[in-house]
Amino acid sequence: MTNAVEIKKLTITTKEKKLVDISFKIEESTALIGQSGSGKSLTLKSILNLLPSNLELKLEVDSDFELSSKTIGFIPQNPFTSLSPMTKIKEQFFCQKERKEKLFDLVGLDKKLLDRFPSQLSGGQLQRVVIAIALSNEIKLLLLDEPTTALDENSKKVILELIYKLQKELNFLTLFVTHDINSIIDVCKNIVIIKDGELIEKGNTIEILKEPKSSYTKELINSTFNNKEFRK
Ligand SMILES: Nc1ncnc2c1ncn2[C@@H]1O[C@H](COP(=O)(O)OP(=O)(O)OP(=O)(O)O)[C@@H](O)[C@H]1O
Repeated sequence: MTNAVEIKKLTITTKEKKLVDISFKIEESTALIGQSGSGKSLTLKSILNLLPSNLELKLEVDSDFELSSKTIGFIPQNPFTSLSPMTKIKEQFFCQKERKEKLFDLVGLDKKLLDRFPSQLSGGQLQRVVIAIALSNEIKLLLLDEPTTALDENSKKVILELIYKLQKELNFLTLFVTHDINSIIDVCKNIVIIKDGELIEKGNTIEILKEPKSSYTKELINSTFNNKEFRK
């Protein structure tokens, strides 16, 4: 099993104020949860080294692999806008033909779809394409930014199960960013809850759901958690 990535210190500041000041571990499958404006996207961007230039970053990481575009895969919020509409699918990811076909197989897509344009695929198929592209390299960490927001309930479930299966098969860490605890209880073993760029609570998903320590976590659970059974 790939070891954890420990974010020992992450601070993001503008000239005027501190936007994010947190520390957490990415172990197995971890969810970073917070409401709008809590600092989720900035945290992802800092791991991807894509922060806007007006922001200052201090990042101390302990990891047994280097964080780079070769070791990290990224699944954006909206598969419809993340692919170029005028380019065939096969030209939108950069690895050997055999690997593209193998990845399509892994994500449950017919390899004939490689020759199509994005507009010729369904939303669920496009989300699978985006997952295959994120796995082009043999990654050690997969970052997901609200990966199911653009999908209906049924496709959401299918895609989350696929990511869970791929993680077990290919043995990478995952960091799910979301505002919705409900969407990750089946797939994330650990959660990290942030508010206004600060850490509120972190730990095992089941334990936090059973016994949330902070009132903010209780609110988040009550607003999204509708007595759903969970399996971990
Ligand atoms: N380039 C920037 N310069 C100054 N402030 C910024 C910049 N980018 C983001 N912020 C501020 O930092 C805070 C956190 O933003 P961030 O985009 O990480 O939130 P988020 O949790 O991802 O929200 P959402 O769920 O709405 O995407 C917000 O208050 C935002 O206005």
